[in-house]
Amino acid sequence: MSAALSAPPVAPAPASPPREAASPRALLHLLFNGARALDVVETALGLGLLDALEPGPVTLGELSTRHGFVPQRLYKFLDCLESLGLVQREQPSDALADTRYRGVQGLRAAAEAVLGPRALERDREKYDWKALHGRLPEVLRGQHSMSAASFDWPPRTPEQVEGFEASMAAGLGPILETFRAHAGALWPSGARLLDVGGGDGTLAEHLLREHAKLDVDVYNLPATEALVTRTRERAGLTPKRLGFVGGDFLREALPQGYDALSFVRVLHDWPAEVARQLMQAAFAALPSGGRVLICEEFRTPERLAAQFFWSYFLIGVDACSSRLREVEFYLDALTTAGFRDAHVLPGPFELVVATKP
Ligand SMILES: C[S@@+](CC[C@H](N)C(=O)[O-])C[C@H]1O[C@@H](n2cnc3c(N)ncnc32)[C@H](O)[C@@H]1O
Repeated sequence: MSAALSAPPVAPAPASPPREAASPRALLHLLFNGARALDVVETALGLGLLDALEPGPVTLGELSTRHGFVPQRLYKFLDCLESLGLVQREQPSDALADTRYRGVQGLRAAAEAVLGPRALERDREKYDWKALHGRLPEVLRGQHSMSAASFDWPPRTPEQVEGFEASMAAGLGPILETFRAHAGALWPSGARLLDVGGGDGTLAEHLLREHAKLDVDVYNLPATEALVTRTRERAGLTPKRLGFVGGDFLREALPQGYDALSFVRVLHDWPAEVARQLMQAAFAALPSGGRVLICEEFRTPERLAAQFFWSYFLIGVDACSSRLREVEFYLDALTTAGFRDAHVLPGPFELVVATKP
């Protein structure tokens, strides 16, 4: 790269064209360079470059001066970000210093969420994915699997239960955002909620903090009770506000006495027939006017990408059929179960809500 830093202006070149999905060849180039690409994005995050780029536009000259960088080096660094589709570039003249950049919307928050110190992807590294790595032909032929000691579904040993529920709790951010955005419609006054498959009670804890007239019981396998108790004690909540009901929804009816039942990231773990039966079980348990809330991993490009780790990892785990489904599956199953007014509340994790007539 030899363009002068302060050459006379030339006719402005067009801005980078709007980003389309990468071609297979481009995607594979980027994947092969994954470790280097992460190095670039983590560096940009750590150095505060993303903070300047996202509101943008900012020129190479301004960025170089502000951070004390060598402009020609920064130019190549920003080419890396552009090739990842994370910044857009305008080159109004041949002078490198004049090149203008703008980070794509949401870049800073996405980098923090995916690569930051408490990111979901980092938590996933604790799982034994290397047991499958390089052995996928055997795995696909059913000759090699994830060992039950490494991962069992549902998790069985106390360590597995605790590790899994901690991973789930770490990913609750976008779900809470959706619940928050629709709080007025969800909890107009007091309500008793049963959070089915409610993990270690972290979602319940957050909801209770924000809604003084809400009480939540977590319904989960008995092995998780100690985790919910720990969440309750840590949050200083009473058993009335954050309760626990031990049970196995594959073997018994869901408990009654609640105004609403939620399934948060639960139904996609089961074959369609089981997921449908669980929605029917919710219908049977709710009173007239009761609502079911389903917050799920719908099958969108964004969600498939976020789930890539589990798609890979669970290739070796037959007990878990984890299937991202289109939202229509849930709308249809709820209506078939007898619910009415099944609809989607938008958010980072959409929420399907339906009412028992
Ligand atoms: C993918 S996790 C989701 C946890 C939590 N709702 C969240 O989103 O963070 C699935 C939950 O379903 C629970 N679960 C699995 N099988 C169950 C069963 N047969 N009966 C009751 N709960 C079950 C697990 O213990 C776990 O808490």
